[in-house]
Amino acid sequence: MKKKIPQGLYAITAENFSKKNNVEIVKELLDSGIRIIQYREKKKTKFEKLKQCETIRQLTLSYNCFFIVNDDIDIAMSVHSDGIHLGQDDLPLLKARIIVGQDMAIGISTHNPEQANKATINGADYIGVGPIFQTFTKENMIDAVGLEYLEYCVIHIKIPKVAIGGIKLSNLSRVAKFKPENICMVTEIVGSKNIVETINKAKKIINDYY
Ligand SMILES: Cc1ncc(COP(=O)(O)OP(=O)(O)O)c(N)n1
Ligand SMILES: Cc1ncsc1CCOP(=O)(O)O
Ligand SMILES: [Mg+2]
Repeated sequence: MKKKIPQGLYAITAENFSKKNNVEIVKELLDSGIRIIQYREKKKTKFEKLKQCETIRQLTLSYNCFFIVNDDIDIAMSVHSDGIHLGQDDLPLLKARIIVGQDMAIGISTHNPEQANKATINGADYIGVGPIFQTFTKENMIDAVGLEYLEYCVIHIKIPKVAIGGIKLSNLSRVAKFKPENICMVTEIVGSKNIVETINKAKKIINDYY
């Protein structure tokens, strides 16, 4: 059966922005109470990614944390992740659905209303909404879409929305004000000296709005 996607902070691995490896990062995220984690890794071989995902899948299961794999459907299926995240240039949603079946959640990156509506009609389980602000975390990133696009999605799109891109503790309240189901901060969390402390600060800010 398909698992319900937890609301709240959505974390993504990024070991090239940290002194720790992805598995160590995930352990800290789990200890901080994060309930939804995406494995995103652009520099490793398929085999290296598979090995890290196998370990992370076991960890996330023991913490009842929703685990999503970015890009690699084969790895997602192999480790029985709860979800797969796909971008506009990845395998199209309808093709991915045939492969992963009905029980695995599919998240789709969107940057404009047309993409958000198409993902919804085609049965996405959630959409990424961004980049809200400028970000240097992702190579070849499009320009920031701004809070206007988040506002559009919150009003018109009924499936869960993950606000992402350039979100920091300093601008988090400007995003939380719109109450998307999930908010994702990548480098602000993974690159921080103390992940637990940063997450606690983020939760404090968000709690005022939910
Ligand atoms: C929650 C979420 N939103 C957007 C993205 C970006 O996905 P994509 O466009 O496929 O780019 P890469 O992450 O693969 O570089 C995401 N990963 N997660
Ligand atoms: C993977 C991804 N997709 C859209 S923005 C982004 C990176 C966001 O990283 P940060 O929170 O460090 O700006
Ligand atoms: Mg992708």
